[in-house]
Amino acid sequence: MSQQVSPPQQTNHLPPLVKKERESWQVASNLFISFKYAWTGISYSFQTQRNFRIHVGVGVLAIALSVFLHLQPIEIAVIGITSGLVLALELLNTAIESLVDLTVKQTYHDLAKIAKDCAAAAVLVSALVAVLVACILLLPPLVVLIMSNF
Ligand SMILES: Nc1ncnc2c1ncn2[C@@H]1O[C@H](COP(=O)(O)OP(=O)(O)OP(=O)(O)O)[C@@H](O)[C@H]1O
Repeated sequence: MSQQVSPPQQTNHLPPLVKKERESWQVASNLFISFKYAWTGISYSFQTQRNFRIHVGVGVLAIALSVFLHLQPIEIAVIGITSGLVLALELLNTAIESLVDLTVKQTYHDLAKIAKDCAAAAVLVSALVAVLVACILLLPPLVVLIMSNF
């Protein structure tokens, strides 16, 4: 006895309603608009996330100090990369927090907690590595500079 199998639903075409909503968004039509959206994300995080402001401040300070102490270009690059990684993960953390809040609203959910805690942990790990790298590269010349002035 043969069974009738219903054809699979087409998922590659959005229904008209969704398509209409999609059209109402401003889809980036060129590179400049894409940068504008990315800048909006940075600006939003800077205005709303205290930790992001702290990380920007510390990162700028670390790079300025490494230039002031005449570190090797490769050392300045390493400090720049580690600082940039912290900022990038902080932005992703903000994105994940927003998505979780959008999904579960104000309700408590164990998976929401795991998502937010893991995102925050990623920032923490990168920040600890950045501090370690900064200590290794900045402390020796800083100590030499301080000792030479006494
Ligand atoms: N919907 C939820 N369900 C369960 N736990 C949640 C939920 N929302 C937040 N939490 C818990 O509260 C913590 C803080 O969440 P919140 O959204 O306030 O982030 P935040 O304080 O802005 O974090 P960050 O300092 O990283 O920006 C989360 O790490 C998580 O443990």
